[in-house]
Amino acid sequence: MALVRPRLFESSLKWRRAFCNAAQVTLDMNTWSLPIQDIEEHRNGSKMGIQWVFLGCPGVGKGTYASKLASLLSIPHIAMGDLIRQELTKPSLASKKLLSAMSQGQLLPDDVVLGLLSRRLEMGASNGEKGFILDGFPRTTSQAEILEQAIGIDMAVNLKLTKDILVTKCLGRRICHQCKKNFNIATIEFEVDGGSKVSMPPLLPPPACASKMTIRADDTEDAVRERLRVYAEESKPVEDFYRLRGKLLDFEVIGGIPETWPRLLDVLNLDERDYTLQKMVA
Ligand SMILES: Nc1ncnc2c1ncn2[C@@H]1O[C@H](COP(=O)(O)OP(=O)(O)O)[C@@H](O)[C@H]1O
Repeated sequence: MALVRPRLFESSLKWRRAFCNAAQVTLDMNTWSLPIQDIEEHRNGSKMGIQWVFLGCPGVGKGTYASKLASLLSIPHIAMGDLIRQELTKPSLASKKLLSAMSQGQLLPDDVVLGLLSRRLEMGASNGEKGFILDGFPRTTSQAEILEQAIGIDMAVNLKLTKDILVTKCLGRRICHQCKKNFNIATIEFEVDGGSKVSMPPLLPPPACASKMTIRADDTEDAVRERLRVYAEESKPVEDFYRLRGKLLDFEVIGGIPETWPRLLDVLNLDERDYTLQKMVA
């Protein structure tokens, strides 16, 4: 599809240069373990910041867990899909074409997403942000190579969940058009290997949001199935990209937020109380 790319997608010079220079990748095959030291240094304020990415199929919960973690660690949660949707509210011919590609479950061209991401990172840097959790980027190995070369990622958390549940979760997703928070009306029950039952209860909106629920244009069954197909083809290799570099943390989502969140903190060796206390003292 030929797309017109307006100036608004052009990123500012520094990050654009960094991303564009990132053509060559050096393989780091050193064994890698959980970046506990990163977390410690971040907690002590002695490091530039945690630079993590969240991978996983549409509907797996990247946004939910990335935003909870970012808020706990007091670093920004940068969701590529949100950056895109925000940008595309500005009406133009290019926006219309990009929205149409999105609603069919297609990935957008690299220069569009890189432009938006570099602009967001540069804004963060000028505001003194330290680190980030990226969600929805990278989605192709070429994006992963560019990111690795331009910035360097400490860890890729790869969330996993059974395919049928992903479809049900996407179809149940609702978004408050005012506060932009995500909710889910689906009640999901499934069996894991070994036969034990897992349930993911709905995540219902508070009364203030209940009348403001919207459904994303790409959360139709056809678009979700296409996004899952595109994920398998284009994004699955990104898991191997980070696995090869010893940076991949596979994490199976088994259950709702009350069960999954403590398990995630546990594998990351994070204690919520440390951070809550730190915020109270600050
Ligand atoms: N890194 C990316 N590269 C290309 N397109 C992207 C990227 N991130 C998001 N998009 C576009 O935005 C859409 C929505 O992304 P997102 O909100 O992350 O939802 P999901 O993970 O549920 O697919 C994608 O289907 C794709 O069209």
